[in-house]
Amino acid sequence: MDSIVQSMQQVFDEADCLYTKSQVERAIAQLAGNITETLAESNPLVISVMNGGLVFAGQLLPLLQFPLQQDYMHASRYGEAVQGGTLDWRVRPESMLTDRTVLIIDDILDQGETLAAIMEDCNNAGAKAVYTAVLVEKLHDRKARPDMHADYCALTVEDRFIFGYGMDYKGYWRNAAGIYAVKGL
Ligand SMILES: O=P(O)(O)OC[C@H]1O[C@H](OP(=O)(O)OP(=O)(O)O)[C@H](O)[C@@H]1O
Ligand code: HPA
Repeated sequence: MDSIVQSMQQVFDEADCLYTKSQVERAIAQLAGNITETLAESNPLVISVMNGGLVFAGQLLPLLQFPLQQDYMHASRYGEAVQGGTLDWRVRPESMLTDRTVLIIDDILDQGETLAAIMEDCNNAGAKAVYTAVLVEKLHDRKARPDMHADYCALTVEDRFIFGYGMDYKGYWRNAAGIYAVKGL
């Protein structure tokens, strides 16, 4: 077997499962209910942040049973590293944001630098209101702002490097059907 395949299989085998697939699915369903309660009448533009937001958005969107439009953006500050750097804007949303209620969907709020920059960008583009929904918030005191939270958050995780449900470890395991913490990280 290729050595990268072998080592990534070992990462998975040794990881700690923080949330199983069914726990994640239940949390997403609950979150969809909360979003529906507040945004169902607002004709929102729902923007998924690639790549991490892909799996979460794919599961959340069909649970939002009200009129909405969907777009995506790609902004990255980790690449395949486990430490964040400068935010690299790769693709901006195509839609006009002027006077729109915007819901940003991402996989994780870690330090919150990514979501803070995206929210500022949406506000500068004329959005009427900007909401954020994340699958997980990581609990620690290194946030971009001390009060930084997502408006909608399905789950919290301890301060470890995690993967699965769209989140990668060195570019791998976005496809893991659960949320896992890398051994030793
Ligand atoms: O709260 P922060 O510390 O800013 O980190 C959160 C961001 O980091 C990850 O993206 P990444 O830069 O790894 O790009 P990716 O989505 O392509 O994996 C994740 O998808 C979030 O967008
Ligand atoms: O813990 C993490 N895992 C994967 N991607 C991330 N982006 C920020 N933090 C993380």
